[in-house]
Amino acid sequence: MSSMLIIALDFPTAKQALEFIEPLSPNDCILKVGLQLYVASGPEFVKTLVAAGYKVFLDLKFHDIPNTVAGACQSAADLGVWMINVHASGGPVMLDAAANALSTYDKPPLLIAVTVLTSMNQIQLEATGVSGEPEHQVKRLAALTANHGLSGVVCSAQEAEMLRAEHKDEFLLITPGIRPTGSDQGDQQRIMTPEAAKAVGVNYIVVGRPITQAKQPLSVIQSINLSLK
Ligand SMILES: O=c1ccn([C@@H]2O[C@H](COP(=O)(O)O)[C@@H](O)[C@H]2O)c(=O)[nH]1
Repeated sequence: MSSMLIIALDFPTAKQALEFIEPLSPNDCILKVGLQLYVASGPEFVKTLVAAGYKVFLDLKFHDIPNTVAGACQSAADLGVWMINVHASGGPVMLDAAANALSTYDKPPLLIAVTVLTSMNQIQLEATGVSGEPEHQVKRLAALTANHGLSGVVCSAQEAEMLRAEHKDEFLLITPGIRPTGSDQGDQQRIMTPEAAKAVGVNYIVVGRPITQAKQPLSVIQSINLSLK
């Protein structure tokens, strides 16, 4: 069975990312390329990971007018990645444009939508004009995402139980803000351990710094994978 672990390759250069994955194999994890690494190393680097047999989550969180997002989704799909994402707060027309843009592909990537960033708490959310607890906004944006036919959402594992009760089993819950016991919270606000996230029904966990900044990343990966069995 393939791993539920998605490692966030938040490195400044392709060289550092490649050195990091050197001892890994595609059975160990899925790889996430986000803004920092993509801006530094671009589509060719993504293709390298795909060619090496990795499932790649291209985490660029598109949020723009529908026509622009549709084009960006097609360019991302052309890289052969496994998963891409948009911001659900881009709205219904943008979500439709993103989904329709992928409809001509034989093997399109999974398309998911970010609800409320896991770095946000209620105070930060209210500063953007959205009142109430983050979980209420997550619930609204997940419903919007499901109604527009996307494959799932990025949310915190803290919202997984609520979303599992409301959506079909196939609706994917991808959860960053994962912190193994004892690791630094950093800028994440809505966090959970890998074991607890599995227990509340998430499909994939995203882990970056607790692995990439560890003294012995391989042993952290092994222990997370063991805890998810
Ligand atoms: O709501 C979100 C959406 C995306 N992320 C991304 O996940 C990783 C988390 O990294 P850590 O080092 O484990 O905090 C990072 O690439 C974010 O861009 C997220 O954290 N929250």
